[in-house]
Amino acid sequence: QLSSDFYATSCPTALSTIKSAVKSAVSKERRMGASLLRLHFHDCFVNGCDASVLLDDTSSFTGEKSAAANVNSLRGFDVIDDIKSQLETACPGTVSCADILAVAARDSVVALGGSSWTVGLGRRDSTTASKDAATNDIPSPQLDLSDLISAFSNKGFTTKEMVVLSGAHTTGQAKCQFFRGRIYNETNIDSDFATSAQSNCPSTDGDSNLSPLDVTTNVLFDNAYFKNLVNKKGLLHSDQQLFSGGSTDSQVTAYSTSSSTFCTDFANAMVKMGNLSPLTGSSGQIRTNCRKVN
Ligand code: HEM
Ligand SMILES: [Ca+2]
Ligand SMILES: [Ca+2]
Repeated sequence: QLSSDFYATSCPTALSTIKSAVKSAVSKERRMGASLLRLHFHDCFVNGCDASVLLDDTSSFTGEKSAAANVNSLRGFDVIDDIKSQLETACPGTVSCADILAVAARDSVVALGGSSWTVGLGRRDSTTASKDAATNDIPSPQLDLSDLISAFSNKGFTTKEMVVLSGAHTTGQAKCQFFRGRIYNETNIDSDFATSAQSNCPSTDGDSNLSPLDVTTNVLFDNAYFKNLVNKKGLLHSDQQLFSGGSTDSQVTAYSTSSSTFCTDFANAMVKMGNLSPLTGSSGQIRTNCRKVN
């Protein structure tokens, strides 16, 4: 239903505008590529890819930004606002915030050296958002393998797709509060890696201190995340669950030795993520400001 040439006549500069804004944001700060990719994930997993994640709280609803997984954690809203205002000037009322998120996620992966894919377009924007929906649908880093599998299968993804999508943690940062339990209490962890992670994440302090999700190539979109897992150097509990004696070990090993398989499978899974229940036709709206309903 989505189509890659949706804006070909209504806004021919849409894709190039997004690409150059993402490129410049990522060259200013590499982490922004990670942050923009994560925004699209957190959008699509909660009521589909409808830019619900971008809405600020209002008097009629508490939005997703207030959910525990998102608060003080999601970033990149200013980059999206900047792209939106450029596109409102070029083609008013035409390009949805949900499509901007989908294209910015792809362009971020490319800017960090990862694979590319064709983004279907034509999503429209929601007129509401729900904190509770985000709380229910965004997986927690404390989950065990079976619960990670369920969280993704609830959204129509196979176990294999869950594993490849987790490869997004080849880039970006996480706060101490999300991995403290792992680096102090778990045994399936490389001891040098644990010691060095502890130095920046005290046992009773420093909740928001950051560590790279990929200890080897944090600003490159590559398969090093899977090599780390094989070496017991996953940062989050949920990361190491993918290689901890369970059914997904063999797939992690396969990605750790084949970056091309990882890249292809990741691209296909991202296309599938981008297709999660979009609003199309006359449903929803094209927001003028991504943070507010028109
Ligand atoms: C498998 C279940 C997943 C869990 C439990 C999970 C959990 C987390 C957590 C706890 C953080 C750190 C947040 C912070 O400290 O503020 C994080 C960061 C991140 N996640 Fe995930 N995530 C998952 C899947 C994904 C997927 C599917 C993607 C994208 C396709 C993704 C992309 C990212 C990125 C890029 C970052 C770094 C963001 C930044 O540096 O701003 N994650 N994730
Ligand atoms: Ca959404
Ligand atoms: Ca990497």
